[in-house]
Amino acid sequence: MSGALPIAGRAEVRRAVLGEVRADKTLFAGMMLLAVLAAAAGLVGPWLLGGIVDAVQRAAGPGGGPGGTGGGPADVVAEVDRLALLIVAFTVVQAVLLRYAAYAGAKFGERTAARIRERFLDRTLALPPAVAERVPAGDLVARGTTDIATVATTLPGVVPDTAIALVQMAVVVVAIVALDPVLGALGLACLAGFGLATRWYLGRARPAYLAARAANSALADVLVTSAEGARTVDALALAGRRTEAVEAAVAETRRTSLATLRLRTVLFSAVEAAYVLPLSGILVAGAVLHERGSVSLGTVVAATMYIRQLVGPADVLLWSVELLQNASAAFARVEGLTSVPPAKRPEPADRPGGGARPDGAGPGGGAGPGGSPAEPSGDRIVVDQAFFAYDFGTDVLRGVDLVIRPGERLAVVGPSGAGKSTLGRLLAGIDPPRSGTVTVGGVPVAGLAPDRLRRQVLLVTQEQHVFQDSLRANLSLAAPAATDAQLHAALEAVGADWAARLPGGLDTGLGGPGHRVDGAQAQQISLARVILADPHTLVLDEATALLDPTAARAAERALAAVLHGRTVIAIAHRLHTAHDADRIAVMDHGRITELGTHDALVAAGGGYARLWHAWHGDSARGS
Ligand SMILES: Nc1ncnc2c1ncn2[C@@H]1O[C@H](COP(=O)(O)OP(=O)(O)OP(=O)(O)O)[C@@H](O)[C@H]1O
Repeated sequence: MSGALPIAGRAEVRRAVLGEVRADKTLFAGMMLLAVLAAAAGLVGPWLLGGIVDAVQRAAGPGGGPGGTGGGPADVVAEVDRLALLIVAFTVVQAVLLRYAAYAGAKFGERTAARIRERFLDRTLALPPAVAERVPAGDLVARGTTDIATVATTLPGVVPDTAIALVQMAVVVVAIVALDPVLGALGLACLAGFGLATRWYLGRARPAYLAARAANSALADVLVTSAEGARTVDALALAGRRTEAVEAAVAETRRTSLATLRLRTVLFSAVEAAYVLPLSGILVAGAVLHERGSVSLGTVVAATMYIRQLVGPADVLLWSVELLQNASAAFARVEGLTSVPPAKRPEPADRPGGGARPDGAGPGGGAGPGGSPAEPSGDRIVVDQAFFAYDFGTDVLRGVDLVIRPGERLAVVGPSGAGKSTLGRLLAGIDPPRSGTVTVGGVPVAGLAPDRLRRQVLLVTQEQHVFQDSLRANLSLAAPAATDAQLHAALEAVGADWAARLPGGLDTGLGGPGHRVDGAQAQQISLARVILADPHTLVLDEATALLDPTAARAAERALAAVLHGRTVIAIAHRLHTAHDADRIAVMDHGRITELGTHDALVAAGGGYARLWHAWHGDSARGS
């Protein structure tokens, strides 16, 4: 997969929309029923108006039409009054029905928008770590904010309005055809012109709106990365280059937005013509037909009113089509997350490379009663012929075999890109191997539930995230049931004396308006979490590399407290860490090429010996 997240195709969007309708079908059906009733109530007014015209015409001379009764002038006035009252009554009924249809529609829209938001959040959280790390930050941010907001603000208004407008138009056209087929044909011509213009627009709108949204994402990405890298930008005097990148992104956003605007201007003019022409047509044709005596004046009036009635829903529909294009492009981007397979925490039975024996024993087995993953028996970590590739690319681990003895210190060294960090992720259960197995106590590490995994193996990296929350909440992440005494003990063990001086103690807010946490303190919080999680094995990947030397020494002291009594696998980017380890695994091109103690490897004169001499200088020979 490329860096960008996928975008859902038309068919997937259609399926998702139908799924939303099905999810709330009673409410949707209720809204449609109310819309039909409102449209039917709206038909009565023009028909009765035609009746008034015919009654008045009949009183003046021969003729007939809907509602006509004949009789003297007093009768005609009474008849007109009766019809006028009925028109008012039906107008009120239509308004009430429309109000409830709109209410049901808004409710449907809000509930649907809430479901879409929740699903997006679930899917974002389920993104495999490897995908989440590679996705441009701006793309995910734009999908989770502007795209979702577009869908959520459009749905409650536009979906019901569109449905109601479609129903009204269909009902009105049926009414005109029933009134008079010739006049009905003109009404249909109105719809056909409208349909043609919309079709022309829809063929071009999706790519144009997708391009506009992609440009918007790219702009967000440039802005986010410029803000995140502000210090680097300042240090390297890159402000000019970043400004150029922002200007280019703004220009692209403007260009793509103008392209959608051009489409809209053509559509609006074409549709305007599509319903003005039939209106003039119906007046001309109506006059001719009335002259010939084939239709009453009342029928012509009613048909003209019906055609006029098409304008309102057609306007709504036109506006909705425009908004829906924009929203459906946004929805396609939100739904695009569906095609990313969620991070899989495989059960022992379905691990690639198998190993799951029917009896549940063996390196890949370990299913407990009822199919749930078994509790690991022992702390031994075994990597057996592990292969791994990021995003279906080429293998970056190619048949790694390794047995880590409980309590040992193992250093993993090797050139950049050898696969050290990747092996660390597999050992900590963050990613499962593509084939082969990585087990702890006979159970696949990546198959363990998070709370169990935390007690087995933990990865400690240079990224120490402190959440904008209380110190207690930040620490309890690792051990939700920990007591205050345990939290204090963990802080003390990592030398976090500052925590005892916080005004609100464990309830002090960190970050934002609360206590400002510096890099060393963040590291201590992270190490205190490790103590609280209490895993038997730690995988350290450059845990202190980013801190300044003074802080690093303090952090290393804290780290020593954390490491005490645990198995440690240290991804060693500096060889002195390796020198102190019980054993050293040398990695190259995704394989372990050497494994042994420092002295044995130096004596063997292989790759490690060469790295050691190159790094340490000849004076270190034989050390
Ligand atoms: N998230 C990722 N997506 C795709 N490829 C990745 C990802 N992370 C690492 N790689 C690739 O996998 C290979 C192994 O990377 P890895 O980080 O495991 O090596 P390393 O030995 O730890 O290197 P370094 O010492 O530079 O950190 C490299 O070719 C790297 O480009």
